[in-house]
Amino acid sequence: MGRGGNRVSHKAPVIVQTLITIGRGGEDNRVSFEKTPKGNAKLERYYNKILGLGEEEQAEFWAALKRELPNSFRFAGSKGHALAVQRQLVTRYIPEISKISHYDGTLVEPPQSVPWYPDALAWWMTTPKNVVRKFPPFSAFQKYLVSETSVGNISRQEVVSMIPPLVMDLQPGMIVLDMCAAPGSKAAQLLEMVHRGEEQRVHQSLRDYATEDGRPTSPGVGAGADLDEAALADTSDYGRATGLLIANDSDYKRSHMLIHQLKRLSSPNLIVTNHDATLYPSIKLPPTPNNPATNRYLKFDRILADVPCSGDGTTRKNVNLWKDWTPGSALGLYITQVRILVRALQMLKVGGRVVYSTCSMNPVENEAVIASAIERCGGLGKVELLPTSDKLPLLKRKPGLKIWAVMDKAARIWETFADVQKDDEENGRDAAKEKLVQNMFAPLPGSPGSEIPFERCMRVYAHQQDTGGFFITILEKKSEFRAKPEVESTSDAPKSAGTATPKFENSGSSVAGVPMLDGSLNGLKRGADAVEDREEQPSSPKKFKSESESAEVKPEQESVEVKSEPEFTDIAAKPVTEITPKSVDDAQPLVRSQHPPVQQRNRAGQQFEEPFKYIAHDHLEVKSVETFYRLSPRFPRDRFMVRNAQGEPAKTIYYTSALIRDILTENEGKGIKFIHGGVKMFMKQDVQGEGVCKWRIQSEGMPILEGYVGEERVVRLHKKETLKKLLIEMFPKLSGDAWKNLDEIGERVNGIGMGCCVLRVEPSADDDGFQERIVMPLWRSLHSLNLMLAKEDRTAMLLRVYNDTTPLVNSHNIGGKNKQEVREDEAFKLQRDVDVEEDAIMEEAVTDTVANSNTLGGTITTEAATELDSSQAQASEAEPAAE
Ligand SMILES: C[S@@+](CC[C@H](N)C(=O)[O-])C[C@H]1O[C@@H](n2cnc3c(N)ncnc32)[C@H](O)[C@@H]1O
Repeated sequence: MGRGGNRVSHKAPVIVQTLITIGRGGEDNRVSFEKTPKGNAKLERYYNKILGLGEEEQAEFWAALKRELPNSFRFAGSKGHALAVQRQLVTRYIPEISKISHYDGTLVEPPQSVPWYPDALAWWMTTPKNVVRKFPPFSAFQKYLVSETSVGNISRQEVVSMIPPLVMDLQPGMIVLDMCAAPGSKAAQLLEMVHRGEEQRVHQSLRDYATEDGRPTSPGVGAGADLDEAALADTSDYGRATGLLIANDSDYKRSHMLIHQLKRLSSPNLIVTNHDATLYPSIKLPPTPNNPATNRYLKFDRILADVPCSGDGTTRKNVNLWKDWTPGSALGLYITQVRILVRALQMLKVGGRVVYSTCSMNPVENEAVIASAIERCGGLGKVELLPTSDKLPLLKRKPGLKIWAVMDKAARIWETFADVQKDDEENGRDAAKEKLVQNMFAPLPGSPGSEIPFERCMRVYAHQQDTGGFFITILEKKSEFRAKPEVESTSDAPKSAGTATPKFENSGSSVAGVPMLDGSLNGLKRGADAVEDREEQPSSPKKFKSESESAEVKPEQESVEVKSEPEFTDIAAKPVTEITPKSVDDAQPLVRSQHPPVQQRNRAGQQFEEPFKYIAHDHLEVKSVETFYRLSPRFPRDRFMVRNAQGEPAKTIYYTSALIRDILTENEGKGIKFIHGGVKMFMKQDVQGEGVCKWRIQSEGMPILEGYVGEERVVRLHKKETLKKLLIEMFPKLSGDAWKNLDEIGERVNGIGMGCCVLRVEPSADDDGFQERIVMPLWRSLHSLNLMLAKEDRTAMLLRVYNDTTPLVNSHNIGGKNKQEVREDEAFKLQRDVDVEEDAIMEEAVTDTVANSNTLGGTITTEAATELDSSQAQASEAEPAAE
């Protein structure tokens, strides 16, 4: 439940992004932006020809693409909670900013809400950065942004990048896949949608059972968010969200950025995987009493395919694109994009939807990909393009293109593929035309593709509402299909310039061929199909086949019978690490190993992932937790998990949803690279006191668990002044009469048994009361109390709730206490642990970030920059020495 409640800690680090970003070589981005020449003759010639903009609009289009982008951000978390943080912007900061005037007397424009974003949760500001730097109200606002970003209440995100999740019609309870998810801004939006309404539902359920279970509930929970029927409908698990988001990225380092981004949402309904999306493995489901089939595979209600692209819609942030853009990038990425989309459509449930998006305006990466994928999946009878005109009515957009020409690597523009073929005949095929295929061009009149209603696609251009450029389409699966191999499709197979053996353009770092090894029936069939295809087409066409294509020739069934059990078992048993097929031919004889899967280290030498082991509901440690915290019978005991091979709770106990438990258990050792799953629920604490539970509740698990903790371990707080004391004084004393200084909670905390408890900050209408609910772990030791928040979270909260920057007080450092005595003090140790955990996470994030920045040769300053850097990296991999 509750990613709601004021989010305070359980913070995975965020790369704190200030409004003033630093560019390569430590240079202020603004300076480097201004200095960088903006223009690319080929790009301008191509888009002037194909986008169909009039002369005046063309001028606006290019002018906008050459301006720096407004800063934008989004309030994150559950809706009620996000609105509470947003209120501070509206009531505290905007009034102050609105008073500032420029030297000429004109007023500074304060941040504005993005008109088409629901509930005014997205904002942008055009204020020049020198103004932001100079004026105190801005610096207070900037502190607020940085501090809220660091605890995950605000996400910096380019506004156009917020569109794809908004058009997915994602409802609670749905099974969702984000195929190319890093760094994770859209995945964060999706995850919030998976949890929509959960806080209200859970508290309703707690209220429903309050009398029966003898547990009082808190007032004011879930207030402020009006929920539709769909959000209220996910009630089967006492209101806890039953949906699932799998966020995937093929780049290992970037997938760790993704984890950090998503961890802030503390979701037990999230899995992160690290696979090449063109070969995304089938995920097996266990048999259930209602569905006893032994070979059921996960199918998705919604899939986001925000694919790697040339990124020419992001020149406003990635100014170097002006010089780096080449027409070869789109040509090189096209085939990967088609494969990702076809794989997405295969993995959908009938009636499910894929949203395909790019931050490029090139039709080769957009309409052409849509047309190719629809054709390979069997046409419009199998896959429909849904209208988008009813989505986000205030968003200005253009329809998709119906006709377009293609620019080759030498910047020649071809109107039709027939022209290319004619030129081939006359002059031979040169390297510049090498990648061109029929399907990159607009469908021929009268062909089935010409029926595709491309006008339903959304093209968002920079000048329309001062954003970057983006392309978005919604596809719905009408029925199961058997996808055509590329070679059979009208022509996705590139013509060779003589020497070119088509390269498998997997830009990711995943192990090619994994789906054949994932233990799934689909994997087995793919192998078999690949053999058949080879036999039918023994010579030249074979070279156009890729691993992904051979992996995509069978429709997937919700439940399919295994016909060849031994073979299946062998494939399942083959460790992924041992097999790195270079071609389809290499990929065939995979059925060899009898060894159980041992995945010590993957091919790229990446870190070993600890296994996910669930512990029994009656395990001694589960029992100890249950007894100490007087857990309600409504809280499940069979979803606790640890990350070690022994399956014994050593340091941390995690918690996941039931579906994730089933998935992680069923697919263990089958080669699927799960790299994150589960919320830290309990951490082991070295405690002396008799009867004190050694498992303290971890901040990130607190919102999930707190409603089910018995009153015996709950402390309720109502006054702002009391919380302020707990925030500033890190170890308030209880001994003697000292507890009396803690006002309303003094008596309660003095009387409560030692160990971890739940501090519930309850909302009230009092002047000194809170408007929203906050829940935090509190530790009662022999002589003192400790709010279990890392120092920086305390500071952030002081700023947020009290607009206060008072330094924290550590009474252990004053009064000449013996150092040894201090070190041994339980509360002190605890605070140290909390801080050390935070530091470790921060360090990991920084390391990942630096590593990533080095790999990509770019700066990690904005979400869009991060997206683009990767796209460029991929574009250049796919298209070496294009020009
Ligand atoms: C445009 S970015 C995605 C941005 C992301 N959706 C977001 O909102 O933060 C494209 C991502 O695709 C990943 N990628 C590239 N090739 C891939 C492949 N074959 N399979 C999966 N991911 C891939 C890149 O590592 C990159 O992170």
